[in-house]
Amino acid sequence: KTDEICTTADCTQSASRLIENMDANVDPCDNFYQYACGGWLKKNIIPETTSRYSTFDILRDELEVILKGVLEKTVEGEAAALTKAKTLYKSCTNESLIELRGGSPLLDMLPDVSEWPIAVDNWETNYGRTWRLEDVIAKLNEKYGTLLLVNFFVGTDDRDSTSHIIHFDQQTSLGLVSRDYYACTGPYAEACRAYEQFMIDLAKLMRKDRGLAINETRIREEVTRVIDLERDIANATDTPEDRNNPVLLYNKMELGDLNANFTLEVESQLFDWSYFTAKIMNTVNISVPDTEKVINYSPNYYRRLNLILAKYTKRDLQNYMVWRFAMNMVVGLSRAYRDTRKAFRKALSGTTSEAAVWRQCALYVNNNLENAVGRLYVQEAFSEKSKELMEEMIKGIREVFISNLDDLTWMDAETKKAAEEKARAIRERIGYSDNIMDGEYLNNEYKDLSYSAEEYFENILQNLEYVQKKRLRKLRVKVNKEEWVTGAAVVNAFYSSSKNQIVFPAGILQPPFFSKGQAKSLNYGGIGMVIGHEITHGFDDNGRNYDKDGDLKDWWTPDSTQRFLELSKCIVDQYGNFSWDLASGLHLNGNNTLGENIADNGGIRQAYQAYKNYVKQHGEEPPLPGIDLSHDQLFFLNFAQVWCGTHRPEQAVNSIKVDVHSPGKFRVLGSLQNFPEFAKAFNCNKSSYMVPDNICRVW
Ligand SMILES: CC(=O)N[C@@H](CC(=O)O)C(=O)NC[C@H](CC1(C(=O)N[C@@H](Cc2ccc(O)cc2)C(=O)O)CCCC1)C(=O)O
Ligand SMILES: [Zn+2]
Repeated sequence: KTDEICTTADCTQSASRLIENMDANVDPCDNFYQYACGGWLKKNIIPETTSRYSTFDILRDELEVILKGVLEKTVEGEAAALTKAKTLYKSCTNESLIELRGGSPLLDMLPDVSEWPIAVDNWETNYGRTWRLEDVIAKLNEKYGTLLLVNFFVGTDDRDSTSHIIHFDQQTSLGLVSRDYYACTGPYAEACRAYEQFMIDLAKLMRKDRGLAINETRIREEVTRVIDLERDIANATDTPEDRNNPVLLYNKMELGDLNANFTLEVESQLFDWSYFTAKIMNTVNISVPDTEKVINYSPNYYRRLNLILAKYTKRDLQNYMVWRFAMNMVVGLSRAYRDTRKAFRKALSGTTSEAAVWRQCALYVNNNLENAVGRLYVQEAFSEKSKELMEEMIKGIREVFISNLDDLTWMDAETKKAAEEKARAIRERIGYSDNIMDGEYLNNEYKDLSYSAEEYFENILQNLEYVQKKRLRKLRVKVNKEEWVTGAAVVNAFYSSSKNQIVFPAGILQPPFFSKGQAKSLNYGGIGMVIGHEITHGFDDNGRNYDKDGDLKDWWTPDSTQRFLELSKCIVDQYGNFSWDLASGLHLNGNNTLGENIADNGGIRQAYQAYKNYVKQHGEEPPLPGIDLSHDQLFFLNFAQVWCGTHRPEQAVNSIKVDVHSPGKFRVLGSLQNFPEFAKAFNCNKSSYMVPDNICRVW
């Protein structure tokens, strides 16, 4: 047993971080989250500008600082794509010019979407007479990336992951956070009130800027009808629980069948699905015959939608659709327009002030030009050495996943064989795609984009159209399985079921997750668990439906499926029992978070075993300075500290409804309660909270 202390910079820094974040006065067997994060929780107060604050968010804030630096730096002779990113950033941070332009960039383009009735006079005469529902939904979709009422998109065919296909889905984005908010009672009352006030204030401001009379009563009446309409739409949607089985969502039919089977009527005008599809696909010169195969994800929603349309007028529908577009565009306008959204933002997220403009702009440019910004970030902050270390860790953890299959008494040999094949077929992506380092490739990707440093709003519109056209054009093109599902400057990790691919962008390959110089126990407890998490996604309640090629094909025997569902139920119940104090005691939704919880439980187990294998091969690591814990214990401590964080109450209510992840605290408690090696490492006795009577295990 090596007993010399490791005193390198990495060891010293990680040791002091671990000590700072923990609360050694708490018994690790009573509440390991409090033990691991007690120090962090005392020291970190959520900034007024953010709705949740955690290790992840701090890393993301630090990454934004790096992006600010590279986006503000002028570099002679750089690739055109990089200059475009900097121009877009410049237009976004040009606050004085944005202020000067007031609301006119928005007001001037509304005629293109047949105007917002509530903010004009004579709408019926000027637009209502020639108005067609298909025209407006299509225009908002293909040009402005706003998918309403009939959610049309081109995506990968679940049953043929090499092809794209047209999908018709229910409206998945609502003005309020989720269908539950429209009850407008209890924790949702303030959100509804603020939402209504937001729409009223924006309508009044636009009418004032247009020199039109303001009749507050009339405006309130129309706003009420718009919210009633959206409540009806929300209630017409299938719930997340009804949509978590991809096999049941996959309803293939011909485009022509939609007119026959799904009538939609507005003021006795019949919605023509073929005309609607052509309206969108003509803009990318793709003709779509009535015999075209399409996927309908939400037949019941379309049946319910028709009953709703009968209750409302063209004017109501137009008011609703343009509102949903305009409410998101105020962020690109002057202070007066942004202020109409303030109370609404506070009600939903709890933040009392906007993030700094440069932060908002760095985030916006990264989200829109991820490969150009990714190149700037990687050049600045990524070390190549990480790649090979990651490859070794992934290899080890993949092997553990596969060898663990032997222990699973609930899975029969036939299904185990298929599981092993799928696990071996998982492709890994680490750091960044080589393409982004090729100037030619990058310039070509952005060749159709050209920004003006003086027209931020128009730049936003250009991006909205660019992204939509790029997606629509894919219909007749094969899926590029080599394409990355994320940019490089991202503090996160991903699993793609259609590509059967795990991705670890450069942004997450840093402490506390990973560092070539920090102890392996910390790397395995950090990024190691993330690697296991992403691999296990291929085998969670959603991922397990896809085969090794990413096609929706059942590779399970009925018996093994039955056993999987039974074992998953244990996890559904365990996490469903957690009540979250920050969300006024609401319980977690064990069904909606099941996939993430299965992935967490698999990830921690696989990472730990891979670490033990590492130690068997390379020997115990030297202790860290100032912290009297074994490396087995440090493994769990670093894992838990990744999840230190807290939320504003408004954000807690929001995320418990829509986030498929459990809150950090329960990700730590839930997965460690199910893993006996944790209790062993901390010598927890049977009666402690961290050692429940019955434990759940799937993988
Ligand atoms: C295709 C897609 O996008 N998939 C969705 C899931 C879905 O929709 O099915 C998705 O998020 N995937 C990423 C996610 C990554 C990990 C995670 O947990 N990431 C947190 C990070 C966070 C936590 C607190 C916080 O304050 C701020 C950030 C998160 O992204 O919330 C990283 C560690 C392990 C898992 C995963 O693999 O689940
Ligand atoms: Zn996940």
